[in-house]
This record gives sequence, C-alpha cells and structure tokens, in this order.
Amino acid sequence: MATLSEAYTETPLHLQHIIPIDFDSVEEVPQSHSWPQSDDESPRRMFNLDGDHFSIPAIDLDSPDAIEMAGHACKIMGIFQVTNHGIPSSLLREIESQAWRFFTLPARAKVKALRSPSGATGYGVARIAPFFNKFMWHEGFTMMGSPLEHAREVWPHGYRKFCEVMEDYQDKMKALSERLLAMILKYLGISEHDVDWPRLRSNACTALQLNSYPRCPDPGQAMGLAPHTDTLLLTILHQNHSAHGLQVHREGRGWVPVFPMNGALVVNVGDMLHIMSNAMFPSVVHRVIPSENTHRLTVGYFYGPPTDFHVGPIHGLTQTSGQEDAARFRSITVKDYVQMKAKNLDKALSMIRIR
Ligand SMILES: C=C1C[C@]23C[C@H]1CC[C@H]2[C@@]12CCC[C@@](C)(C(=O)O1)[C@H]2[C@@H]3C(=O)O
Ligand SMILES: O=C(O)CCC(=O)C(=O)O
Ligand SMILES: [Fe+2]
Repeated sequence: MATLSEAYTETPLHLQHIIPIDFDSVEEVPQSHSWPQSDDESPRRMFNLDGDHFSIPAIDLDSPDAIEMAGHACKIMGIFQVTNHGIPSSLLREIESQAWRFFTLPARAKVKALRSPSGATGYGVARIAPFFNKFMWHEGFTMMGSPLEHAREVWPHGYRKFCEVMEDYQDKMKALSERLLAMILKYLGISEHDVDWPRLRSNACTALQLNSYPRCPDPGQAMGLAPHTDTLLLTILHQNHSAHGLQVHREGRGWVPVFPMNGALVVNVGDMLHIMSNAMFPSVVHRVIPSENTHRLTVGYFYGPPTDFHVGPIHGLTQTSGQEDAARFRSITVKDYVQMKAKNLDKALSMIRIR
C-alpha cells in the first residue's frame, strides 16, 4: 500500500515553491509577499479585543456531554477546542521549545532539512504555495513519522531529543485523534462496523507540521497562511498561547479570529470528514495573519484513513430517509483524493460532488 508521502510524489514542486525567504534579512515586506486587500476584508487585521470577536466552543473531554458538544460543534462550525485532552503540558512545552530551536536557526542551517521537490517531509513553504501568486509569511517543517533523516542533517550530534519529542507527540496525537473520531461517530449514530473502524485505524495517514510565522514589519500587507481547508479527516492544532492570527471564515460574518486559550487544543474538520458526514460537517476555511510583534508558532497534527481506504458518505447517513439524504459525493480513495487536492486545491471537493 502506498504511503501518504508517496501520494505526493506525483506533483513535484519547483524550488521557488519550497524554499522560504530568509525572514531575518528582510526589513520590509517585499513585493513578492505583498497581498492585495479586497473589500470584504475589513476585519482582516482586527485583533483589537473589543472588536467583533468570537470564541469557538471549548469542550472539556471529561465532561459527560463531551460527545454531544463535539458533534454539535462539528455540525455548526467544523471547529472547536478541547481541554482535559490528556496531552501533558510538559510535552506541549517541549514541542514548542524544539520548534523554536529549529526555526531560530539561521536560514543556511534550516535548508539542510529542505523538502525535496517530489518529497512531502522536511523544511519549506506551505504545500499550497503554488496556487497563489504571492508568497506567504510562513515557513514549515513537515514530518510523517520519525524526522530522523532531516534532523540528522541539521544537528549531526544533537538530533536525538528533537526526534524523541516529535515521535512522542505523534503517538499521543494519534491516540487523541482516534478518541475524538470515535466520539464523533457515536454522535452520528454510526456503528464502528459502518465505517470499517479497525481498517480505518490501521495504517492511518498522519502528518505533523511545525508552522512558524515570523514577526512581520507590515501585517496589513502580508498573509501568514492563505485560506484553505485541511485535506484529511481532522486536524489538531496547538498554538502558543500568546500568538493571535488564526481566523476562520463564517458564512455571513466573514473572517473571525480564533483566540488561543491556554492549554487547549483546536480541533477542526477536514475535507474527508466533510465527505464522510455527507456534508453535515463543514470543512472549515481558515487562514493565518502574521503579527508585528509576536513570532507565532503552531503545531498541526493531521489524521486520515489509510491511502487505499475509500472515503465516501457513510452508509448510515445516506440510507435513512430518501432523497433528502442521498449521497452528495462519490467515493474516492484517500490516495486519489490527496493527489486531486495537490493538483486542484479547493476545486477538489467539487470534482467529487454529485449534487
Ligand atoms: C497531510 C498533509 C496535510 C497538509 C499536506 C500534508 C502535509 C502538510 C499539511 C499542510 C500543513 C500546512 C497547511 C496545509 C494546507 C499545507 O499546505 O500543508 C496542510 C496540508 C493539507 O491539509 O492539505
Ligand atoms: O498555524 C495556524 O494557526 C494554522 C495552521 C494550519 O492551518 C495548518 O497547518 O493547516
Ligand atoms: Fe489548516
């Protein structure tokens, strides 16, 4: 069976869509990184706390209502935060400090871990970069399992701790993803048999992404991460608590900031859960705006089924009551969807939509 990483080899990238600029050396936002402002963007730069801000629901995973609340949040907004998630705060601090350790290296050291043109892992700009004609105020480090090969290039003698933390974090995130998904299925009234749960869980496609958004001399012009939806089933995001910047797009309200909450993790629905829920759960469009005075660091964990798994509206959700609930998407393997998304970005969903 193909790995997630192999699914990306078919869409190789040009180096200009891999190598980030050296943020340490720029004093103003270059043309290449200056995004046009559109009219619907009034709240774009608004981090003023008295503005129309909105907080996404925080769900205590130990609460007896957790399933109901998580399911409801998936339905209404496709995003929520969790507390009492069982991830030790020491591990959250450690991953943050390892991420700092990497991103504060000089550019010439970071490129030792550069992603290869047909590769999926390593240091580089966001995967979605080729779809935009401006560059983002962002650099990332993508991992799928052990980062050993890249880490050894960067720190020939000091890679061990980095690898240990990244592996430990991925193990714990995988368990948390399974727990969240089981809750969500329960909310939907779906039996584990309906989704072939044991197979879904075996060989799951997972990725870990360290995101860095350096301080920006003019955040009004720059874009940290351009609007996108996440590809897999769900994403768990850790944001360092002092750094604002994440925004979600809400029907009728435009872009609204998601404020970090100390100790909480943000969970969002990805395309594949949108498809499996037969569009009951929105795949939330989100973006990041950089800040003038804080260097924002985040850690994203992406969880999806194995590459040969068929993703489609879950049976139990389409059979019940006639026309209303007919399947809205054709079913597609994870590998094919990942490739379709890599080639078509936001058009991918409509390519498998039936009605
Ligand atoms: C498993 C994944 C999920 C990826 C691609 C691959 C590895 C890196 C992930 C991200 C991380 C940054 C945003 C995003 C949009 C990007 O450019 O790279 C994500 C993307 C997706 O969710 O599509
Ligand atoms: O850094 C953030 O706040 C968001 C990152 C993100 O959207 C992603 O990694 O997919
Ligand atoms: Fe994302």
